[in-house]
Amino acid sequence: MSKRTKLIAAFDTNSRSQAEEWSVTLGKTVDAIKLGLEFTYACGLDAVRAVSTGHQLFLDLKLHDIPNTVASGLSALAPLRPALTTIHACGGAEMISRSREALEKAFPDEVHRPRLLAVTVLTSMDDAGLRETGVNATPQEQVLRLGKLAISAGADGLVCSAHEIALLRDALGDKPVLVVPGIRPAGSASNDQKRIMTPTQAAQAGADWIVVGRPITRAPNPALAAQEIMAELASA
Ligand SMILES: O=C(O)c1cc(=O)[nH]c(=O)n1[C@@H]1O[C@H](COP(=O)(O)O)[C@@H](O)[C@H]1O
Repeated sequence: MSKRTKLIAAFDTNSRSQAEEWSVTLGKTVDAIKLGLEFTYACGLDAVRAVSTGHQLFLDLKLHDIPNTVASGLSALAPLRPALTTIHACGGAEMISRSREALEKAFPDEVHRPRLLAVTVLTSMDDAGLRETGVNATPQEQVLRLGKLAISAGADGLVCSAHEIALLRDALGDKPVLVVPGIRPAGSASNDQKRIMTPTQAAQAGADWIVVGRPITRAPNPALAAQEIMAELASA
């Protein structure tokens, strides 16, 4: 039997008390929690530590700068002991390899080293949005190009949409960890996401993890919404 796709709940809020509440009400249901730019900038690193205690943490700060700055930034974040953390693949091979080195240095014990994920093409971008940035390729082509670059430079995995999973698995095999946002249970609003799929579709395509924010946190009953997605993943 293949491994079940795991669920990460994105706690996108600027309120520490809200995140603490979700940590209690959702933390036991989901496999990991994600704290990102909004929460970290609004509430600070102590709050990240407090909210993530007892949970697997996906610290999603999407670093993108010169290699030295990104590597030093990751070293500074190491005490938070995230399970997963992000940089942007388009920062290039040296930025990615220096990031990996920084994490290896901070965590000599490989088992506890945060897994380095390279964000490929944001799930909020479609063909037209990508073209606007000067990239003359489809999102699939660009995800594949950046995915190969990132894995060969030392990333453990990639953030991509479910539409690119099959392509990446063909090119890179089963080893890279594929983390997939842009997930919408059937019937829920897409919001600003463009390349979306349902939890079942993403699981069947071979996602290791899916990331779900608003369909859980803005649901009338977030705990129930999370349980329904977990049930969907269990039967996918
Ligand atoms: O790195 C991410 O997690 C990420 C990458 C990406 O391409 N698209 C994307 O939506 N995300 C994150 O995944 C979450 C999706 O949230 P919802 O659209 O509310 O489900 C947000 O916290 C985003 O920051």
